[in-house]
Amino acid sequence: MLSLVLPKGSLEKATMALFDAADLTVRRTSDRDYRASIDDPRIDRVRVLRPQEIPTYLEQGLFDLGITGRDWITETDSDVVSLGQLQYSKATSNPVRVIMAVPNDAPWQAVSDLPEGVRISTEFPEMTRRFLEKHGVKAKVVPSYGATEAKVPDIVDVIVDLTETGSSLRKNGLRILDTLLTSHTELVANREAYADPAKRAAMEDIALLLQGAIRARGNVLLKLNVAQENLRAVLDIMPSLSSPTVTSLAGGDNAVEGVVAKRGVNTLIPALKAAGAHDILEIPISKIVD
Ligand SMILES: Nc1ncnc2c1ncn2[C@@H]1O[C@H](COP(=O)(O)OP(=O)(O)OP(=O)(O)O)[C@@H](O)[C@H]1O
Ligand SMILES: O=P(O)(O)OC[C@H]1O[C@H](OP(=O)(O)OP(=O)(O)O)[C@H](O)[C@@H]1O
Ligand SMILES: [Mg+2]
Repeated sequence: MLSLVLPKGSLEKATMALFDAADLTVRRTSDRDYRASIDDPRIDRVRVLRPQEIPTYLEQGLFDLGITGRDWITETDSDVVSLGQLQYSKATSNPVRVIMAVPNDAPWQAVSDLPEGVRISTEFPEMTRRFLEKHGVKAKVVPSYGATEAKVPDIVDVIVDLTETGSSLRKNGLRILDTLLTSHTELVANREAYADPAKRAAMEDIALLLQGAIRARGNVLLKLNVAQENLRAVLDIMPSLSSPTVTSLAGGDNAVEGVVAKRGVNTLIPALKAAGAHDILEIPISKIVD
């Protein structure tokens, strides 16, 4: 029986959607309901909490398994076990970056150019201190509780903040000086819980379902029939994650099926038809597990 902690905030919506796709639907009465449940025999307790706090709670054994960003694991320097990266952020399937940024017209081109006493606002004071120390810069690190980009140039000179799409930096006239960390969303576990064989097996099942749902994203299953003389032509234009399965049918036709990217299906289906395929089916898929 696992206790699970999920992130509130930026990752919340995407996390709930992922658990839904993984057939681990998180049930709550509203988005203000921080005690949730999942109808699964392996999970007996679910909480939704701030991702900043999740690594520490996992390290302390308050939960067995959780989802948080690598940024907060690094910032809190927590000793937890990672069961792998999950390819999603707030808005995209890309990782986020913790970056140092300055106003477009600032005179500095590198961290080492920053003068002594430079003021830096950040939600990641520990990571920032370690980074500055490595580069021999003596700065005044001011903790931020959000809206960090709004504080330059009057309140501080430099910020260390997250960027995903880059739109916040652009809107605030900032440019990146350096990258401190590339951060993925991760599935992380308490060390002792992970060492327990039964708990570990349950964690690995959950990881498999989540990864399977992520892999299926953007893919569909195509099925079609094609006469023997057109088979080569059809296979030549049929891209597939693994090689397509071809089955001979009684009347001399072949049935072909394969997983393809949804993007491109708009041109692929007419091309398959023109190459001699018929009875083409496009079928949504929920999971891909090797
Ligand atoms: N575009 C994004 N912006 C911020 N955090 C993101 C983004 N995409 C993914 N994340 C991840 O979400 C977590 C941040 O969520 P957190 O709840 O701490 O703050 P928040 O959602 O930004 O809350 P708030 O709106 O109060 O600032 C981090 O682990 C971060 O890496
Ligand atoms: O590159 P982008 O796609 O623009 O995303 C990055 C922005 O998103 C986060 O802000 P958040 O929404 O957490 O607000 P906050 O600054 O109040 O924490 C982060 O702190 C950046 O400001
Ligand atoms: Mg934030």
